[in-house]
Amino acid sequence: MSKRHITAFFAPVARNKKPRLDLSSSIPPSIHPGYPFPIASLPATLRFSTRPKQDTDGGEPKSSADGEPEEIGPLVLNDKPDLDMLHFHPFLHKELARELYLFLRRELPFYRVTYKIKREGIDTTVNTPRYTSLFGVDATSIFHPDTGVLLDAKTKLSAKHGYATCAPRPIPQCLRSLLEHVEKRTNSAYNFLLVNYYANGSDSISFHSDDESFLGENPTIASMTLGSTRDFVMKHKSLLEQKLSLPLAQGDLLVMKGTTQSRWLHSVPKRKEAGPRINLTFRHAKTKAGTANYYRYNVGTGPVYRWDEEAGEMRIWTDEREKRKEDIGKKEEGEKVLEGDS
Ligand SMILES: O=C(O)CCC(=O)C(=O)O
Ligand SMILES: [Fe+2]
Repeated sequence: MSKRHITAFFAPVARNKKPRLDLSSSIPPSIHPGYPFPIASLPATLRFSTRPKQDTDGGEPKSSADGEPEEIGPLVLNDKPDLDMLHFHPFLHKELARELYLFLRRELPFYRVTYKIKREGIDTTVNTPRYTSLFGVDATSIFHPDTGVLLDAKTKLSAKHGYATCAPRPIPQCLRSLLEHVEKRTNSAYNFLLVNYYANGSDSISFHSDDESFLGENPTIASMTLGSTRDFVMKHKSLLEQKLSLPLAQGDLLVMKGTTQSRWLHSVPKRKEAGPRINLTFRHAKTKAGTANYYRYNVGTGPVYRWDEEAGEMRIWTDEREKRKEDIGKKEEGEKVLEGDS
């Protein structure tokens, strides 16, 4: 027996090792014609929290009676001109954030959107340098809770008009419970969830502000980090000396509000050493123009990507049912040819 084996034999059994947080659920997956595949659900009992639950190893959950507040409050970032932000550091405890990261990377459909713009009068193709995804619809419509059919928010009648360029799809169960938790803790309502997956440090988002008119004046946007830390770099639009770099870590939530969007730009620049990261942004769009814009730039018309566990990367996803139908079609065609031959 080698030395390693002997020490392993005498080593104490790791009794206190916490079981991994299990996110598997008996709730059926979310389905909708706008989803390329069913999207797995999270357990109904999942409790979103800044602190790990203490009762996983038999103890009582922490409460204010322990002298510590149940939840960790945000840092207020308003010490620069026109800046109005809250930084929940963290918003979700690390173990939950890690499992949620793995779950969403595995279960959500992603896109690598390209689009054409005119740059200095010349047609240019822009390749979005990250994977994106999107769920939701603007405030003029709602989804029927059972069928997922789009209804006019006021009349509750079918609402196809105004969505000619996109196919809005509801927020799946696994993201809805998270959205409701973010709504409660940030005191704002959201009807859109944008997802970014930065596969590595070459993926990025350049300086921009989320100040489109369909979000209304001074919108509140909540932005969650799952996975690796990335620098969130900001600069004031007119006061050029005003800059800020904020490392956003696993489980953090940054809430941008007030004049943050109208007066500041933000970005996630490329970083050589950065690991993979998911970013979720929770937003509220008021008009159909917002829906069209968001689906154009975050879903687009290209292929669907899905995480491939074996390959360890996103791969183009093809609908197996469609493929099977095509194969059956080809087989039948072949049979006809053979019949014709005889
Ligand atoms: O990944 C991030 O933290 C920022 C994403 C962002 O700014 C956006 O999607 O508009
Ligand atoms: Fe943004």
